[in-house]
Amino acid sequence: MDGSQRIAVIGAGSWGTALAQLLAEKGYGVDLWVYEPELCETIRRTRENDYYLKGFRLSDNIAPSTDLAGTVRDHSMLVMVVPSHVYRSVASLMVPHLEKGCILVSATKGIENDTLLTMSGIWEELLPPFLEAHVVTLAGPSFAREVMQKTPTAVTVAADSLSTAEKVQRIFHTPTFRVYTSRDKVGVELAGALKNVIALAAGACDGLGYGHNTRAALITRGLAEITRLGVKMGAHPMTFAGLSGIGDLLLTCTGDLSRNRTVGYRLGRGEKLADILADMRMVAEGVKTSKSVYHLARKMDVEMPISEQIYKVLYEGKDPRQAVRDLMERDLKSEMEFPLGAQ
Ligand SMILES: NC(=O)c1ccc[n+]([C@@H]2O[C@H](COP(=O)([O-])OP(=O)(O)OC[C@H]3O[C@@H](n4cnc5c(N)ncnc54)[C@H](O)[C@@H]3O)[C@@H](O)[C@H]2O)c1
Ligand SMILES: O=P(O)(O)OC[C@H](O)CO
Repeated sequence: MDGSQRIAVIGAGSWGTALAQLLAEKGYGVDLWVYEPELCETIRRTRENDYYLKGFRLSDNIAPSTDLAGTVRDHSMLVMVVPSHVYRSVASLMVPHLEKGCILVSATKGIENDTLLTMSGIWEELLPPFLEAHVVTLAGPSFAREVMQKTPTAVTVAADSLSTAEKVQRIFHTPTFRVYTSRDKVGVELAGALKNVIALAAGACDGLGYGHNTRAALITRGLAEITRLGVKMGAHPMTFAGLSGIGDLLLTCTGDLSRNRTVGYRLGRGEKLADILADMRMVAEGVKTSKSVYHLARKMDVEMPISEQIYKVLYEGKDPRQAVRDLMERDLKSEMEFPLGAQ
C-alpha cells in the first residue's frame, strides 16, 4: 500500500480520532466515519473533535463523513474503532460495501454481551468467505490523548498471517508509535478486553482508600485470571506478558486517563453506576465486558474471582468493600499451577 492510497477509519471517538491523525500525519488520506452528524460538521468547520478529544488540531488529510457506505467503499484498509456494543450493527452495514481482500484493523477492546464473541469473532460470523478479508487486532497500552501528544508508545498488531500483520505494522509505525507483530490474535484480543474489568477493580480499590499493596495484588492476580481464561480459549500464555497483556493492564490500572479506572474509582467513592454513566459521553468498555466475562468464565469453567466480584458490584449492587473482603477470604491456594493456565 503506498501513501497515495486512502485508509478508512470507522468511528471518531478518541481512539479513532488519534489513529486517524497518526495515519494522516504519515501522509495517508483518511476517510473518517463520524456517527454524530453535528460532530462531523464541527470537525469539518473547526478541525477539532470537541466531543471526544478536545485541544488538538486535526490534519487536513482527514475527511470526515457520516456516510458509512461511502466511507467504506473502495478502501483496501479499514480501521474499526466503534465501541463493542455497536460493533456488530456497524460492521453488518459495512459488509456489502467491503472490497475483496481488504484488511480490517480492529482497535476496539470488548467482548459482545449476547454471543460472548470477541470483535474478530463478530467479523468471522459476518464476512462471506468470497470476500477473502483479513482481520487484524491492534491493542496495547495506548491512551489516545498521549498518542496525540506523541508520547512514545508501543502496541501490538495480531493476525493469523504474519505477512498481513507486518503490512499493518509498517503502515502504523511512526518514530513515536512503535508497532510489534503477533500471530496470537485471540490472546491479544482477549487481553485487551479483559484488562478493562480489572481496571474497574483497581479504580474501586483506590476509591475505597486502599493502598499500593492492594493495587499491586489486583494487577498480579488480575493477570493470573486473564491468563487462565485466555489459555483455555486457545491463547499463548506469553501473550499476557506482552504489551496487550501486562502492558495495557498496568496502564489502565494505574493511569488517571483511564475511563475504566475512573468508573471504578467513583464506585469505590460510593457513587451509583447509573449516575456515573449518565454523565459520561465516552465509553468504559469494562462495564459491559464484565457481564460477558462473568458468563464466559462460567461457560469455559474458569475461575475469575476478581472479574466475578466486579460483576456483582456493577450488576447486583454489592458493596465494593464486601467484594474485597470476600476476595481476601477465599480458600487458600498455591499462587501458580503448572502448566500455566491451570486453575
Ligand atoms: N480512548 C482510548 O484511549 C482508547 C485506546 C485504545 C483502545 N480504545 C478502544 O477503542 C474503542 C472505541 O473507544 P473510543 O475511546 O474511541 O470511544 P469514545 O468513548 O471516545 O467515544 C465513543 C464513540 O462511540 C461512538 N458511538 C456512540 N454511539 C454509537 C452508535 N450508536 N453507533 C456508532 N457509534 C457510536 C461515538 O461516535 C464515538 O466514536 C473502545 O473499544 C475502546 O476500549 C480506546
Ligand atoms: O480509558 P480506557 O480505560 O478505556 O483505556 C484506554 C485504552 O484501552 C488504554 O490502552
